[in-house]
Amino acid sequence: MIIDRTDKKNIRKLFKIIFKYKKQHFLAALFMLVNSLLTILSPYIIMKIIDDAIPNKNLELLIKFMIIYLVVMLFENGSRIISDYMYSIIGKKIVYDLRLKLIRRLQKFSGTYYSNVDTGELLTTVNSDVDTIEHFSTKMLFSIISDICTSIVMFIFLCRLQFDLLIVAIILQPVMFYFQNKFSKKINKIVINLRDKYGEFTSIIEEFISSMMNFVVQNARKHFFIRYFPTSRKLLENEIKLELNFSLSMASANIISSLITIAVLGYGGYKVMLGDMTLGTLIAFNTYSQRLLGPVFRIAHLKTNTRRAFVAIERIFKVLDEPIDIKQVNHGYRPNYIIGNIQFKHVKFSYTEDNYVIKDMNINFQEKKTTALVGVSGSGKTTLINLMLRLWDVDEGEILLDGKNIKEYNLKFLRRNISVVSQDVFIFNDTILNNLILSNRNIEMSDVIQATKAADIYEFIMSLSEQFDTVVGQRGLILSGGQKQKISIARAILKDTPIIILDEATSSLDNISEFHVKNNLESFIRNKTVIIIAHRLSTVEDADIIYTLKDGKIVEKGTHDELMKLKNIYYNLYMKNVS
Ligand SMILES: Nc1ncnc2c1ncn2[C@@H]1O[C@H](COP(=O)(O)OP(=O)(O)OP(=O)(O)O)[C@@H](O)[C@H]1O
Repeated sequence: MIIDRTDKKNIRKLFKIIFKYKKQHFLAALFMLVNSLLTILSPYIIMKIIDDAIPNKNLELLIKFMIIYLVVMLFENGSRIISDYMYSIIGKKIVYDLRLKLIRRLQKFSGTYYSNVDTGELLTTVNSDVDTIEHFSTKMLFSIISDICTSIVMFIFLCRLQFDLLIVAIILQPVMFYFQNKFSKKINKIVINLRDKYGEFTSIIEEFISSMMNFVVQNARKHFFIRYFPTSRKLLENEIKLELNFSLSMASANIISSLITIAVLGYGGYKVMLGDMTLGTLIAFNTYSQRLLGPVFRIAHLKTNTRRAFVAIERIFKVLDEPIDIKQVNHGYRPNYIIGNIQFKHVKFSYTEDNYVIKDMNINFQEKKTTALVGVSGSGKTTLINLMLRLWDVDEGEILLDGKNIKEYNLKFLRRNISVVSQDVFIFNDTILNNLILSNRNIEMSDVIQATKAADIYEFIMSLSEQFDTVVGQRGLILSGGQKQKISIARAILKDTPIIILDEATSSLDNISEFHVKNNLESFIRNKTVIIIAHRLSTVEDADIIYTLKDGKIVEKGTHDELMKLKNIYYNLYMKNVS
């Protein structure tokens, strides 16, 4: 097996994670070794019973050996239970650590990563790759040490028992090793292939399950099945191939094991008949030679299992080592108070190289004022918000919050001070209350009631059988688009941040609801920096200042009346809206 530099680096990192639990590993390995050594003793005791106690009709010796056997059996199983238990604790802790590391890392990436990531692939890494590591880094890795130890001890023991019989017994071991090695390589290839196919399959299923309704509404069944059938068929074929190779591998091991038994019993039985060997020695020898097969089997599979683990390690560290392009300064700036002035100074930005969607942007979102951004689709309005939240960083220029570059702020602090109500509302599969407070236990119920009243959703919630404790289905299926948006508005009211962004926040509301919400929101947003993005221009009429964007540039600026008088882009958009 070739281990390249990346493998070496990844192994070193993995070992750092594994050996966080040094003490537990040491104890688990110790008990495993004790168990392996004790398994050597039991056939020896049986040999003693058959050869010494029974022929000599020595009852006392028989009872002594039986007691010894019982004690050995108890210790053997006791040590096995302890070692298994410790390895399962270590394994689960490693899984817990790795998953947490992955999830924490995933939260730090930029919008580019989130836009391009294959979610199915990522899910498979978080689930099955981490499970592969669990198995590899516990029993598999350490049982090899114990396997090698017991094999050596057993070998020496067998040498002393009957050397010529040992030759008969081990002559077939290389055959066993050869076949197992071949099967292992084949199985490994299938497993790696299967894992890739599984990633693809998960992506397709995940997309379908998360937007089932859209698939039905858009009549996209055909598109789904065109991708589903070939992937699912490949998955199935590989799974069947895997099962077949597993059973062939097991069958070949059984055949060789039986051949060894036949050879040992045949040659050994003949020796017993000649009186060159005792019956007890033959029985013990046969048991030993069978037990030697386990380690040989595992050692034969070690190389490929390790290769498989390396692939999993590589995938895990691909995520863990993925550079974070949203750089955070250590101990970022966290003022006690945010005034809420946001300034874009000569900002340039492109999602893909050199294709600037924001071109030399200069905007001042004044504190405690309402600023509106309007413009045709694709003019860059949402991009400005993405930049403000540092989902992406600007290519050129700077964004200042209260006079300080947003890059100097603590990122969590920055985002905690901005609420976004967008058209795409995420509803958790949880109670309405939890969807509103988002685990902030400091929020009073009276505030929740006030916020839901302001968002015009209180009456609806009260009409539900469980009221605030009603669980909304996965992705909020029992809620209409407008209701989801109202929940999101109430959420923002409860978050009570100095900066609030309303990105098509009322696009799903009917005119009456929109009117109510707009009126109710007024008192809430009075002392906040508000940024409104809306296609329905009636929503922005009252804004203190309106910016019209076109192709990533500001082309107009003024109040509603001023812009209407200009009779240019805003005027045209407005007229189209009202007609
Ligand atoms: N994640 C992304 N990766 C690459 N390009 C993107 C991404 N998001 C947006 N764009 C491109 O950036 C440009 C501006 O998009 P943006 O979403 O800011 O427009 P918008 O004015 O908010 O549009 P709308 O009114 O339709 O929401 C568009 O050309 C869009 O295709």
